[in-house]
Amino acid sequence: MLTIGLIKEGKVPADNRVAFTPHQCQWLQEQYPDLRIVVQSCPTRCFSDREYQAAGIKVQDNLEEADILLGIKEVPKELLIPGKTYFFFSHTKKKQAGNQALFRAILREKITLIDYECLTHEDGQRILGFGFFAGVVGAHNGIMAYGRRTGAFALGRVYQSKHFKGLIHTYFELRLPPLKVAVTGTGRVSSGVLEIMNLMGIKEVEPEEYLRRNYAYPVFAHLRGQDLYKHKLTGGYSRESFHLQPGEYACLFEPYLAQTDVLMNGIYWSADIPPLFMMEDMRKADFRIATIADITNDLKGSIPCNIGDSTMEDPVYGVDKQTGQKTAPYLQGSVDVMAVGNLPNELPRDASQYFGEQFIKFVLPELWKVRSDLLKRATMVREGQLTEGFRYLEDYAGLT
Ligand SMILES: NC(=O)c1ccc[n+]([C@@H]2O[C@H](COP(=O)([O-])OP(=O)(O)OC[C@H]3O[C@@H](n4cnc5c(N)ncnc54)[C@H](O)[C@@H]3O)[C@@H](O)[C@H]2O)c1
Repeated sequence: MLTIGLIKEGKVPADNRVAFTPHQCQWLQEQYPDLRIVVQSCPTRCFSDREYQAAGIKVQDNLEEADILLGIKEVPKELLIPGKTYFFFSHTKKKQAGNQALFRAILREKITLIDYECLTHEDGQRILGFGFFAGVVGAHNGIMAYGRRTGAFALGRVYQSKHFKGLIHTYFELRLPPLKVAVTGTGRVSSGVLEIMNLMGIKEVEPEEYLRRNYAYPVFAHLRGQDLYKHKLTGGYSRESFHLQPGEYACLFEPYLAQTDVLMNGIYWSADIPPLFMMEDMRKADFRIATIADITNDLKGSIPCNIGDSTMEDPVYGVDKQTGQKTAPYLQGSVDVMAVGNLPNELPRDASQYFGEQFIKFVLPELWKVRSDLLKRATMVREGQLTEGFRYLEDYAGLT
């Protein structure tokens, strides 16, 4: 018998997502007679304890009996149960400073850590993620912020709709002015953004035409790798080479600065990838961007005026175009930035269901295998020891 425990999220502010919905738990227990699921009681989860109980799932405070613990966000180090196997997003594989103490505690407490972010298909594509719903919520918030700045239309908050379907209904009477939106990225986030563009009736146009024309209706251009970067020497673009050596590429976003009202940013970014623009560009008279939904959300990353996280409660801040200082949103002379790091929390029930479906399809069957390459690739720490693929974290882990 394998017992899986769904932990109560301990990070502050509390995350309301969960790895399996009550219905999924019920289904799993019916399908897998040798699987038991227990849920740690939690008052802030998007599914209540009562919903799990109504589905026949045991809710309790203590999860010592579980073999495997599933969370979502980083587990505070004081809540780790020594010797257990955990799955969660640890945000440690890039040596993120804020989670170093947690990573060291994981080693100290002889824990096995399988990081969701490292669960990949053989070709390196990630299996699990909340990107689609981050794209949905981020795109909504970006357009909402543009409406608030211009007064041209009003959109409510996503979390006021309990479900994605309910959100879609709020768009039926939406009349958008002729705005131009640039969408970057080709992953899950951008799929979510594109879904909202279509649902809001924003028409896709070719990047080249977007730069050349004005339109009497709202449009967006979807900028993929080859539209955004070119090799400094060859002038070409190869996805493989860009992923390996992004420093050899120059960014091509500059002409969009004068042609874009709203920027929806959903690219993957690391420090050696050139940013989409520079802080000084905001001082130029033809800098047209009024609103940036930085869904990628790296501090001073691909969007240099991302100068900190905003929150779900207060998702937009302004950045003064001359000084680069944070201001209140919607002021003249500033750019509005939406930089929320937990966007899917506005649609947590849909986001959790999607996450659970992917886990059940691709990861769960691996738990019974004597040898699973998929789990092996994603195991960062085994019983307190760094695994082969993560030896590069020795200094971060305090082993050197
Ligand atoms: N704000 C939020 O709430 C939130 C939520 C989810 C994701 N995100 C962030 O959004 C970004 C995009 O997420 P996603 O879910 O679309 O990711 P994804 O894995 O679905 O897609 C990422 C894209 O980047 C490309 N890519 C992968 N590795 C790369 C590399 N080394 N160099 C350059 N490109 C690479 C991939 O080919 C893919 O097209 C990530 O930075 C993620 O952390 C933010």
